[in-house]
Amino acid sequence: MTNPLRKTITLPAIPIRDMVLFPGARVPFMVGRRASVKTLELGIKVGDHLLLLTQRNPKEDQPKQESIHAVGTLALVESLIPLPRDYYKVGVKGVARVRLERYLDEGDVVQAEVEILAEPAAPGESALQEAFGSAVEGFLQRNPELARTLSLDPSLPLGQAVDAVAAVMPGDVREKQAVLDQLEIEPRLHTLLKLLEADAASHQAEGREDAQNLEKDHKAFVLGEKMRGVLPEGRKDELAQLRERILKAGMGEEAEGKALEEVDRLEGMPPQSAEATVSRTYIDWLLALPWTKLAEDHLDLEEAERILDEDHAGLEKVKARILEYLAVMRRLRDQAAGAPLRGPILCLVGPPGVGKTSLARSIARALNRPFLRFSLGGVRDEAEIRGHRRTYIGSMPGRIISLLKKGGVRNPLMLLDEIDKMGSDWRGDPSSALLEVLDPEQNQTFQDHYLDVGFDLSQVLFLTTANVRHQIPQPLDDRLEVIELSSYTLGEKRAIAQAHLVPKALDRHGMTGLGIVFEDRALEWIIQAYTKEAGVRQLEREISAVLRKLARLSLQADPFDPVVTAERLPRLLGPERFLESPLGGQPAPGVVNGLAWTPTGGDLLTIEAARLPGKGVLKLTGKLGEVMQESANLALSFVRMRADSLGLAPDFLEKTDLHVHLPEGAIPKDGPSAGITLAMALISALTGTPVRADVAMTGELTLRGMVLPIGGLKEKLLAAHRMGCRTVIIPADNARHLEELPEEVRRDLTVHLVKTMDEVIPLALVRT
Ligand SMILES: Nc1ncnc2c1ncn2[C@@H]1O[C@H](COP(=O)(O)OP(=O)(O)OP(=O)(O)O)[C@@H](O)[C@H]1O
Repeated sequence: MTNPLRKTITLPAIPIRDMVLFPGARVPFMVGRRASVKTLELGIKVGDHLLLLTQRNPKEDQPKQESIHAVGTLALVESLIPLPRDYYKVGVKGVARVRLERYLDEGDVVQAEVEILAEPAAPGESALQEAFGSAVEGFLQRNPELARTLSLDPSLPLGQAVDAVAAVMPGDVREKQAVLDQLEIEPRLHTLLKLLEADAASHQAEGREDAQNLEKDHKAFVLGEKMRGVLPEGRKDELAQLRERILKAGMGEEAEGKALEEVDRLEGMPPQSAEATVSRTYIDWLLALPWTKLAEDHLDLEEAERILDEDHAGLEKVKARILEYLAVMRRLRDQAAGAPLRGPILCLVGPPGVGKTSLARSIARALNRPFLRFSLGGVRDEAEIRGHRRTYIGSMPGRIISLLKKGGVRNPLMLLDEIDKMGSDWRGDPSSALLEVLDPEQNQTFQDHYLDVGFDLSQVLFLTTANVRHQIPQPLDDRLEVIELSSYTLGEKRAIAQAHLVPKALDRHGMTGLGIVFEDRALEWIIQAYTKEAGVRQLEREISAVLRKLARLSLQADPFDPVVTAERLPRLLGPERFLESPLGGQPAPGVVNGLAWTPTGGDLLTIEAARLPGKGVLKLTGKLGEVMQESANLALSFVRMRADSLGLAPDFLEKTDLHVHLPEGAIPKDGPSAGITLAMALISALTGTPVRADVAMTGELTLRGMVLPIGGLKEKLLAAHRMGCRTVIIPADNARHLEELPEEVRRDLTVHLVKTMDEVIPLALVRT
């Protein structure tokens, strides 16, 4: 009878010859067997799972199910490095025991069907714990070199602790497999204890032999040398110097103690051994950190204002907020010099390319602090922030400590970029590690897993950026003071280009002396016809592209024309790319312009609706999210309720299907703010009356036909303006947001504020 609770799973499998992987252990190994390489090349990536199954007979090249141990390990692939001659180096971490059900060697690739075995609860008897504890203690005394690799967390359940010891224990494959074979904790422990006893016995015998063969045994050799105080001269000097440097580094008691202890250890190791390299690298890290060095902070507000203005055009409100923030910092510093920097952390929020990073850079310049940038986009692993414990081969400190080393002072400005793009998974939650980094109560003793000693981050000035405010993890958001930056208008972009982007690009291309000028109209044409963005990144690239062409002409064309006009652009940049605006077209029934908000700024979103012969089905295409699908259904119900006043027959749906499509289907769209646009598209399709193509609208619709306010109005209207739209319909309750618009945009736009759908219909439909 099959047990319904048993979980079987089929996964790619790799038979292994001479090792056993334990759950919780991390092991790198080489893969060279043809079938195994093929299995890997099936598309296995870092983050995927594999099965590692140990062979009974390592000599067999193509093992069968009978020649494979029945208990294997589910492993997570942590690294996958192709090597020359079709070899791979794979780093895995054991996840769970599995029982082999079926081994499926299909010639080329190998898979196995296995049952995943859940780890049983640990028995509560303390006698077992004690026996285990003292056996491990003896084991570590006999094998001190393993003490580093095996750091047993006291909170680790007994079964996992047994696995951890078995993983590092010297021993042959059969012995280790015997431990893996035991799912139940007690027999597992007994199997291990037996092996540890054997280890103790063999050590005793080895000890006797060692005494007879002193010069052969490396460890004994070094020990002997040490006892006689005859370490080679050069090495003695080196270690003495190292100790001296440690004492001078001002590390603080804890770190100094650790570093000196490590030098003692290093002394007992053969200088060329891997262990000595690990030890030396650790000491070097401690020595390289800026424990005491401070950048001389000059917090002169006038100077800061001058630098912010020098580096950035416009952004008046943003700069003012930054200066206020710096003023508060100055006050705090005057009150208590050297005290931890308290107060909220500044967060610059806005679409890409609007100058968030470059503002942070200017602040660093104004404060005379080194600028360090840590991009958090895509960071899912806490270890990227805090590092890996030293037990892990190739481990390193996390990014915070690595950056501090690079900055060389204890008080740099560190920009934590894109904090809204962090993920979290089983490897830990990076946002909680980040909270600790930012919290003045905790960051005086920030613990990096690799360093294993506290480092004081309280003098670091942290700044953060994000594209989307509501995607910032809530506890982080609570600590932030948000400054919003919005998309630039055409005029702002042109001014930024004239004042900053063009001079910077001329300088970068070595073309300052050639008298090159971009006419205003040329810059505007680049912005309108060659870029589509909230910020100025693409614009910066297009300007560089023009300069590359001009660099060549300056050497080849005679006479050389240094003036860039709009008319020359097609020759310099190729055909215009973004000329087709949905606004320019002929009005057609069912086609309506909506306004959308995206993390990269606002956008114009055309909605198309069509009526087809059918049976009253509403079909939606174009990757609409759940809320938007609900809006579409609601819009249809509204139209049905108003059928009479719209001049539709009561049974108009009986023989009609409706299809609503949002073009650019690859981009997911969601939210309730397209309500009135969807309703207008349906009304227009059903009545056959076109909607004005020069009008764009946004607003949430209720079943009774009320229009509710929406979010992101400023970005939406900036986008409408950018695309040449001059008439917009928006919810009356959003009126107060109009004040946030730059004067240049407000002046150009005719804004209709509406409370009900009944007001929208006459404004939108083309009058006949
Ligand atoms: N107001 C401005 N004045 C001068 N230069 C600007 C201005 N805004 C942006 N820039 C320039 O535009 C470029 C892009 O800006 P930056 O990299 O700071 O954008 P960002 O907002 O940090 O984008 P992302 O979110 O993608 O990191 C930089 O070269 C920057 O100097």
